[in-house]
Amino acid sequence: MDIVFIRGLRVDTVIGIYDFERAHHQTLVLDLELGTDIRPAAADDDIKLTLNYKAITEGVEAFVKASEFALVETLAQRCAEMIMTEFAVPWLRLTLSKPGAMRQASEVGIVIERGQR
Ligand SMILES: Nc1nc2c(c(=O)[nH]1)N=C([C@H](O)[C@@H](O)CO)CN2
Repeated sequence: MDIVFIRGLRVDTVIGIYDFERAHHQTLVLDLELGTDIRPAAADDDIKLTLNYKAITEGVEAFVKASEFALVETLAQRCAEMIMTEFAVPWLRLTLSKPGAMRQASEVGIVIERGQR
Protein backbone atom coordinates (compact mmCIF):
# COMPACT_ATOMS: atom_id res chain seq x y z
CA MET A 1 0.00 0.00 0.00
CA ASP A 2 1.15 3.50 -0.78
CA ILE A 3 0.63 6.51 1.48
CA VAL A 4 -0.45 10.07 0.78
CA PHE A 5 0.37 12.12 3.87
CA ILE A 6 -0.49 15.46 5.44
CA ARG A 7 1.70 16.59 8.32
CA GLY A 8 1.45 19.45 10.76
CA LEU A 9 -2.05 20.60 9.80
CA ARG A 10 -2.81 23.29 12.40
CA VAL A 11 -6.44 24.13 13.11
CA ASP A 12 -7.92 26.42 15.80
CA THR A 13 -11.14 25.10 17.32
CA VAL A 14 -13.16 24.57 20.50
CA ILE A 15 -11.98 21.37 22.25
CA GLY A 16 -11.75 20.28 25.88
CA ILE A 17 -13.55 18.87 28.90
CA TYR A 18 -13.31 21.94 31.16
CA ASP A 19 -15.56 25.00 31.12
CA PHE A 20 -12.60 27.35 30.64
CA GLU A 21 -11.68 25.45 27.46
CA ARG A 22 -15.12 26.03 25.94
CA ALA A 23 -14.70 29.81 25.99
CA HIS A 24 -11.89 30.11 23.44
CA HIS A 25 -10.18 28.34 20.59
CA GLN A 26 -7.13 26.09 21.00
CA THR A 27 -4.73 24.97 18.31
CA LEU A 28 -4.74 21.31 17.32
CA VAL A 29 -2.18 19.68 15.04
CA LEU A 30 -3.12 16.77 12.78
CA ASP A 31 -0.87 14.32 10.97
CA LEU A 32 -2.55 12.01 8.47
CA GLU A 33 -1.35 8.95 6.60
CA LEU A 34 -3.84 7.88 3.94
CA GLY A 35 -3.61 4.50 2.28
CA THR A 36 -3.94 4.33 -1.47
CA ASP A 37 -2.43 2.87 -4.64
CA ILE A 38 -0.60 5.63 -6.48
CA ARG A 39 0.11 3.55 -9.61
CA PRO A 40 -3.00 4.50 -11.64
CA ALA A 41 -2.37 8.22 -11.08
CA ALA A 42 1.33 7.83 -11.85
CA ALA A 43 0.60 5.88 -15.04
CA ASP A 44 -1.79 8.54 -16.41
CA ASP A 45 -0.30 11.57 -14.59
CA ASP A 46 -3.89 12.36 -13.50
CA ILE A 47 -4.91 13.96 -10.19
CA LYS A 48 -8.37 12.41 -10.48
CA LEU A 49 -6.82 8.95 -9.96
CA THR A 50 -5.24 9.65 -6.57
CA LEU A 51 -6.05 11.15 -3.16
CA ASN A 52 -5.90 14.90 -3.64
CA TYR A 53 -4.09 16.16 -0.52
CA LYS A 54 -5.29 19.72 -1.17
CA ALA A 55 -8.94 18.67 -1.15
CA ILE A 56 -8.46 16.48 1.93
CA THR A 57 -6.51 19.16 3.81
CA GLU A 58 -9.27 21.71 3.15
CA GLY A 59 -12.01 19.20 4.06
CA VAL A 60 -10.35 18.26 7.34
CA GLU A 61 -9.61 21.90 8.20
CA ALA A 62 -13.27 22.87 7.70
CA PHE A 63 -14.51 19.83 9.66
CA VAL A 64 -12.23 20.44 12.66
CA LYS A 65 -12.89 24.20 12.70
CA ALA A 66 -16.65 23.62 12.85
CA SER A 67 -16.41 20.95 15.59
CA GLU A 68 -16.94 21.50 19.34
CA PHE A 69 -16.19 18.14 20.94
CA ALA A 70 -14.95 17.66 24.49
CA LEU A 71 -12.51 14.80 23.86
CA VAL A 72 -9.75 14.47 21.31
CA GLU A 73 -10.93 10.85 20.98
CA THR A 74 -14.34 11.96 19.67
CA LEU A 75 -12.87 14.43 17.24
CA ALA A 76 -10.34 11.91 15.91
CA GLN A 77 -12.98 9.22 15.42
CA ARG A 78 -15.44 11.55 13.65
CA CYS A 79 -12.68 12.98 11.54
CA ALA A 80 -11.55 9.51 10.46
CA GLU A 81 -15.13 8.56 9.56
CA MET A 82 -15.54 11.73 7.50
CA ILE A 83 -12.29 11.23 5.59
CA MET A 84 -12.97 7.57 4.80
CA THR A 85 -16.52 8.31 3.63
CA GLU A 86 -16.01 11.58 1.75
CA PHE A 87 -12.70 10.70 0.11
CA ALA A 88 -13.00 6.90 -0.26
CA VAL A 89 -9.91 6.22 1.84
CA PRO A 90 -9.64 2.50 2.75
CA TRP A 91 -7.10 2.88 5.59
CA LEU A 92 -5.72 5.78 7.59
CA ARG A 93 -3.58 6.68 10.57
CA LEU A 94 -4.52 9.93 12.27
CA THR A 95 -2.39 11.62 14.93
CA LEU A 96 -4.18 14.40 16.80
CA SER A 97 -2.01 16.58 19.06
CA LYS A 98 -3.06 19.27 21.51
CA PRO A 99 0.18 21.19 22.01
CA GLY A 100 -1.06 23.72 24.58
CA ALA A 101 -2.90 21.30 26.85
CA MET A 102 -0.25 20.34 29.40
CA ARG A 103 2.52 22.68 30.55
CA GLN A 104 4.68 19.65 31.47
CA ALA A 105 4.55 18.17 27.96
CA SER A 106 5.23 19.59 24.53
CA GLU A 107 2.24 17.74 23.10
CA VAL A 108 -0.47 15.31 24.19
CA GLY A 109 -3.02 13.52 22.05
CA ILE A 110 -3.87 10.27 20.36
CA VAL A 111 -3.07 8.10 17.37
CA ILE A 112 -5.77 6.02 15.69
CA GLU A 113 -5.73 3.63 12.76
CA ARG A 114 -8.91 2.74 10.91
CA GLY A 115 -9.79 0.55 7.92
CA GLN A 116 -8.06 -2.22 6.02
CA ARG A 117 -4.53 -1.97 4.72
N1 LIG B 1 -7.59 10.95 26.87
C1 LIG B 1 -7.91 12.27 27.05
N2 LIG B 1 -7.52 12.87 28.17
C2 LIG B 1 -7.82 14.16 28.37
C3 LIG B 1 -8.52 14.90 27.40
C4 LIG B 1 -8.93 14.23 26.21
O1 LIG B 1 -9.57 14.80 25.31
N3 LIG B 1 -8.59 12.92 26.08
N4 LIG B 1 -8.76 16.23 27.60
C5 LIG B 1 -8.36 16.87 28.69
C6 LIG B 1 -8.51 18.31 28.83
O2 LIG B 1 -9.45 18.83 27.92
C7 LIG B 1 -7.07 18.85 28.63
O3 LIG B 1 -6.79 18.99 27.26
C8 LIG B 1 -6.79 20.07 29.40
O4 LIG B 1 -6.47 19.72 30.73
C9 LIG B 1 -7.69 16.17 29.80
N5 LIG B 1 -7.42 14.76 29.51
